[in-house]
Amino acid sequence: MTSQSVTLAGIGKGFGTTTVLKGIDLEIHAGEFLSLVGMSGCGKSTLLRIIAGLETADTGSVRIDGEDVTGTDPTDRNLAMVFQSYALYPHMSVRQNIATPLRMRRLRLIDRLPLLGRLTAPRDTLREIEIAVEHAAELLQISALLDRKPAQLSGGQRQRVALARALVRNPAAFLMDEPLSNLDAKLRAHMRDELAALHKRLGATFIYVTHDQVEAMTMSDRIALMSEGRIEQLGTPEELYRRPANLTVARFIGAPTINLLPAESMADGRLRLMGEMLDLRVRQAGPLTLGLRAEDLHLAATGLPARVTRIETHGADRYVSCALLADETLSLTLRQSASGPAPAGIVHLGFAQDALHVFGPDGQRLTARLLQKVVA
Ligand SMILES: Nc1ncnc2c1ncn2[C@@H]1O[C@H](COP(=O)(O)OP(=O)(O)OP(=O)(O)O)[C@@H](O)[C@H]1O
Repeated sequence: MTSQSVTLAGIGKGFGTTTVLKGIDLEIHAGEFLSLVGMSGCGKSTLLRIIAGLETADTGSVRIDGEDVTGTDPTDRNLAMVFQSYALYPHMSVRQNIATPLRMRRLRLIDRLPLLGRLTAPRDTLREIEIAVEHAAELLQISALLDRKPAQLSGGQRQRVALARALVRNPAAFLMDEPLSNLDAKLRAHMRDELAALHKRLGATFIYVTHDQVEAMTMSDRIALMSEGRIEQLGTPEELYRRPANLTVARFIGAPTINLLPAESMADGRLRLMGEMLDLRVRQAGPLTLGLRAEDLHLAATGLPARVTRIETHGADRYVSCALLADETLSLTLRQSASGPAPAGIVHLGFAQDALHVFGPDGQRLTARLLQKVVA
């Protein structure tokens, strides 16, 4: 399987008066699974379509394996685009569906005719196409389905046929735009595992668009989190989760959503939260936002007094939402094991100060120091 890098430099795009992409620089490594993630309308599909050549950028360049393809047609880029709707040919068998791109590329028009083609098409080429189809079917584990029609397949199986059809072309990279969004929740989770496994087996470059952070977190080598036409942060799922570069990333990544609390830093940089001084210091004075993941918050003998407002059980975990007594409009959610008794009434919320994420008034992450040690 070929795997090639895709390099974007200064990609800008507008529709009418709306600027949709504002100078995107991104290097997608050969063989990597990179997700473009962000809220609806942030420009991720437009960026993918520009990579595919289905849309033209106003500024910037696209290179595939170092070669500038900015002005080339989609068909000359050798990229495989897999959409939400699989667009399989309903009257053809799975085998014929998968063979189609190879037949289009390798056979003359006359050789592709249903009856005449059997006589005119070179036997070697037909055999090679057959082998390629069977190999792709094996990789996607659909060998038993080759003689069925798309209508006789489940959503997940159709998805795999679409992938097999993309695979036989041996593309430089696979581009996928929310390919799992038509599937029900259980199948989606299953296909996530399958796609990740397929990526490992093929070692191919995958560029994957989704608004679902769980999909991105579970499958990707790296995530480019986009907002309003910009990349907010590029990094591994772990990096985005552990060290979100700003509030947009912190809010988008992680379930339940990160807890956020208003705080301030004093003239000497020391942090104050709900009237209490913390042992943390930042370089600037002024209003701040503190972020705390649900698993970094626990019930304690002392801490922020709060009232339990809601409990949700998610399998082995329990999410406990609490309103702070100091300001009941502020709600924090903590995650704990569902094995113990559920808390109720008034509780105290504790946390380790080095688990706090500190964001400045512009929403950007600030480095905070605990005593003399850098902690964030
Ligand atoms: N052909 C077009 N003409 C005009 N505006 C467009 C066109 N295509 C996209 N847009 C606008 O560009 C913005 C970005 O669209 P895009 O589809 O790239 O976003 P997205 O992040 O993929 O969102 P979604 O997850 O909803 O698909 C949106 O505001 C959209 O309305």
